[in-house]
Amino acid sequence: HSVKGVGAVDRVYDGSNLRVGIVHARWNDSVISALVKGAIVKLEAAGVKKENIVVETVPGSYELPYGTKTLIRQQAKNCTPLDVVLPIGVLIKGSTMHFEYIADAVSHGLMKLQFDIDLPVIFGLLTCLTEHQALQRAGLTEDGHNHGEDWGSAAVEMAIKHQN
Ligand SMILES: O=Nc1c(NC[C@H](O)[C@H](O)[C@H](O)CO)[nH]c(=O)[nH]c1=O
Repeated sequence: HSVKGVGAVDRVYDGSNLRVGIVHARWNDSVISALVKGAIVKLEAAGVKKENIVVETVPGSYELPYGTKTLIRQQAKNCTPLDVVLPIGVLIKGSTMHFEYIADAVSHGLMKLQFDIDLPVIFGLLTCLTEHQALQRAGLTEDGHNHGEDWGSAAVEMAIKHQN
């Protein structure tokens, strides 16, 4: 492996009393569903209960920050507050600057949101220059690795940090 390795060094956490929100966009759905599945596999492996994983969708990645904020508010209102939220989106570069503007707006929006609401928000946005890059990062190619798994692990760790 290169120095980069394959991402964060995993640690083992007990997610059995965590509530996790996943908000995913509905663009590039085959890649999205692989990422969501990968995240859920890791959440459940850490002991997060199925009934404590709330999945919501938004039209596209640009709606992830506001869709995340509304899910957090709705869950808090129902007295079932979330401990972490994992927004998931897949941006694939087209022929215009649209990609850059969405990627920049969403990354800043999600970073700001977690401090506004004091809840960890994991960065689950793939910003790909080609479709192949998206497939690779969803673990859908031979040499691929599903980044959804990494996001699921990060969500458990950050949720526990938030609770402590
Ligand atoms: O353009 N490409 C993409 C995209 N555009 C839609 C955007 O997120 C938003 O939903 C609309 O602009 C309406 O606000 N959304 C994605 O998730 N991935 C893309 O690759």
